[in-house]
Amino acid sequence: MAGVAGRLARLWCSGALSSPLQVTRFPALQLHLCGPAMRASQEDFENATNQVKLLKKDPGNEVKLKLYALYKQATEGPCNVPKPGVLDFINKAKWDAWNALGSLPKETARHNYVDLVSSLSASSESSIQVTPAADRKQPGSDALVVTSQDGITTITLNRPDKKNALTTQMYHDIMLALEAASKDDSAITVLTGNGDYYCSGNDLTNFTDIPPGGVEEKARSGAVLLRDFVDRFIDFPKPLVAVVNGPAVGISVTILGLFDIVYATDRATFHTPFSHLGQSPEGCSSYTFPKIMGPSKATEMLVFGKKLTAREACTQGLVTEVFPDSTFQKEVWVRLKAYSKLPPNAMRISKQVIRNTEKEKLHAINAEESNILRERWLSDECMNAVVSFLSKKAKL
Ligand SMILES: CCCC/C=C/CC(=O)SCCNC(=O)CCNC(=O)[C@H](O)C(C)(C)COP(=O)(O)OP(=O)(O)OC[C@H]1O[C@@H](n2cnc3c(N)ncnc32)[C@H](O)[C@@H]1OP(=O)(O)O
Repeated sequence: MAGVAGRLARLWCSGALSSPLQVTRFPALQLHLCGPAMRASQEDFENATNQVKLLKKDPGNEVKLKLYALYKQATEGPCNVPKPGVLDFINKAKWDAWNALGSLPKETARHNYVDLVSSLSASSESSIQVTPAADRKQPGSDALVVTSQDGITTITLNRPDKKNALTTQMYHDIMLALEAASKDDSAITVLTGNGDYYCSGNDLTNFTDIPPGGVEEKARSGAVLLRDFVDRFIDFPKPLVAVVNGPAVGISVTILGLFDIVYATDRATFHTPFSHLGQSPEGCSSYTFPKIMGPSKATEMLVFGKKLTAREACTQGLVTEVFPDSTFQKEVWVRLKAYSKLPPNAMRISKQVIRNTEKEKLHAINAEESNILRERWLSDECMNAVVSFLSKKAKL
């Protein structure tokens, strides 16, 4: 084990692996994206700040500076902070852009910001409509976008360039988002992905961020995180819907057994290559999959890593309904908007009636699966698979 851990460390030091730190897509936008919560009367403006995060193309530095300046002017008024030093290039460029707006009124800046974002959104062909609740707090990074509209809270995985692989930060943010969604006034909660993938599962670079306690500590904290994460899905009180917009891998597939409805595009695939990765099933799939599809079909997926098409997954009961990719978004959202108008308390209580008898069992299974995985993560089989992927030698 120490040998493989050492190889991992050497590979890391050699720079062959990518950084374990969260990579944000448009770093220059960070300042304004993390701005304070807006009032309801500024809804268009708040929508625009969220739409910026879903742009598929980097708009370039000039536009980012314009956005930054308009945001600052709209929220803080004219620039009256000290000018950064000449060597502080980035902050000076931002200051110059903001200062150039002079005494432009806040309302005009807000209007110009919304106009600019809508022109960028139109050209970036974003297919996601965003209207967040006025008082919703956004999670700590751009990799997750939470919106609320028409009685539906939507949690969107937003790392399309990494196929929406889940970083440690994203697990935490999803937990926070679920917690908030369980208490907000929406009737239904949706999990979906931005881009061509739904989710490629656990971000394998999570394994490279080794704490001072070493790989054992890393495995221990990973197991705690996994258990907490899956517990939130087991306990989620409202109808929970997966809108599977593309291929799904690993934990994004296993937790589907804890969703109430799974809608998939016909482009989606469902893949749990745990043996290939030296790992074992999580997300309560060791219980839900045999129950949903029978033990032998579950074994094909969870032990032999058989990848299912959307239609196969539907036949086996993991997916509720498959839609043609060309009409997927339209059909699914029309359907969900209609469902969200049903009486929310009745839906919540009916879900409890269906799910509550199993809760205790699911929590026990989750604890057991997390413990087993903690051991697996320390195995040579797992470490070799991770090293292989990170050194670009292997893909699924
Ligand atoms: C704490 C809780 C732990 C819970 C444990 C859960 C277990 C699991 O989820 S196991 C599943 C883990 N996932 C994988 O093994 C998938 C690995 N990815 C791939 O095999 C391929 O990337 C792909 C088949 C998903 C897509 O292949 P494709 O050729 O279309 O695209 P790529 O060029 O490979 O990907 C683009 C970009 O994204 C990076 N990436 C994709 N998936 C992951 C991932 N899971 N972890 C880290 N990075 C990922 C990929 O490296 C590329 O990055 P670069 O552009 O920088 O090369």
